[in-house]
Amino acid sequence: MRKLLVTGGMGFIGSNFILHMLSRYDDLHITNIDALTYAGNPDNLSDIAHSDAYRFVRADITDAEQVGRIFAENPFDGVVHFAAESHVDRSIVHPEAFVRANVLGTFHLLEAARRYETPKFIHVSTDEVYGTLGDTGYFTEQSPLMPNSPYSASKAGSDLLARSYAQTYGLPVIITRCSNNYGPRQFPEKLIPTIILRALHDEPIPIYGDGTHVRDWLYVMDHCAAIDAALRRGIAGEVYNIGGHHERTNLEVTRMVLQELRKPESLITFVADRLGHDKRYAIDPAKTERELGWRPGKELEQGMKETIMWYVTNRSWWERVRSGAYLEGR
Ligand SMILES: Cc1cn([C@H]2C[C@H](O)[C@@H](COP(=O)(O)OP(=O)(O)O[C@H]3O[C@H](CO)[C@@H](O)[C@H](O)[C@H]3O)O2)c(=O)[nH]c1=O
Repeated sequence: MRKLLVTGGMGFIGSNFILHMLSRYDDLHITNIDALTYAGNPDNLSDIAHSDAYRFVRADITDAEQVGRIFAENPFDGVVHFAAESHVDRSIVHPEAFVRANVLGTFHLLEAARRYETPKFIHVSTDEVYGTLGDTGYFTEQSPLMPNSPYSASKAGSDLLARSYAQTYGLPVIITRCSNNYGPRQFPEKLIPTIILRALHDEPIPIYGDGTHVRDWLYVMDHCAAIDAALRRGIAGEVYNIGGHHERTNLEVTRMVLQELRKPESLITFVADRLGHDKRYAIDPAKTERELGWRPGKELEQGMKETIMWYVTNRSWWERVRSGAYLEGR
């Protein structure tokens, strides 16, 4: 039985990853640690809450003692580290929380993995550490780190710490850097669920600036499959970029969702631009395709239809999020 520690497993990508892994492997046990901050939602994993292959421990990675205790109790065969403050707009208002969770939290995990000689550590990061692109070109794993927001700077800091643990201590760390994820269970502060939920309610959809900013959209289950591949085939000390190969402007994806829901474009409302707003992200997938044998499988139009359908049919999930009911008992 392989034992995996997943951090931040109650969040959007972490919960999809746990569901992916448990549906795929019989010989796996997952311990999920999550601090249950606002974006950690136990509803995401209610279907497996009582599974023998799964255990949830509420723990905060900013607390070194809590992290140390988890590692002392369990020898893990691998760590997949998702836990992070992830929303750029929040980082502009409250940067400190991002430094604490993303830099200090990652440091505590790396230290524990070093002390207990964990044989594999996947540090899940973001293409935002590379900063912004102009109208052409792609990020490769060699692109310089030029983060522009407190969020991406904190992730770049954690990436560099992870790198240093590989170089200095030989900790078998792999860093993955993904583009913009979308799919089921995404917290409604992000662009895609914002569009879907506001459109369903006939509410104005805020588009920052002129809406020409470009993101590379990656279906969350494709991302999970890529991390799975990194666990199995990734080389320690390496970085792998994970992109969806679907570049669209924010206006294009907004129109796509509105069309699918048969809602008018008049819902689009241009608002003040995000400070330091990165213009464009796009990923050169060559290394990841070659070394991990992975490529994104989901077409954007199909993935978007399925995502919209998930929100339409899982009304109680987002009603509990919107009302704050999912936070009860914390
Ligand atoms: C929430 C919101 C966003 N936007 C714009 C800002 C961005 O250009 C684009 C996507 O915004 P967000 O959904 O916040 O995602 P973005 O800032 O690109 O960052 C995401 O993607 C990154 C990967 O690229 C992850 O590392 C981040 O954790 C994740 O939050 O849409 C709007 O125009 N209106 C909105 O209401």
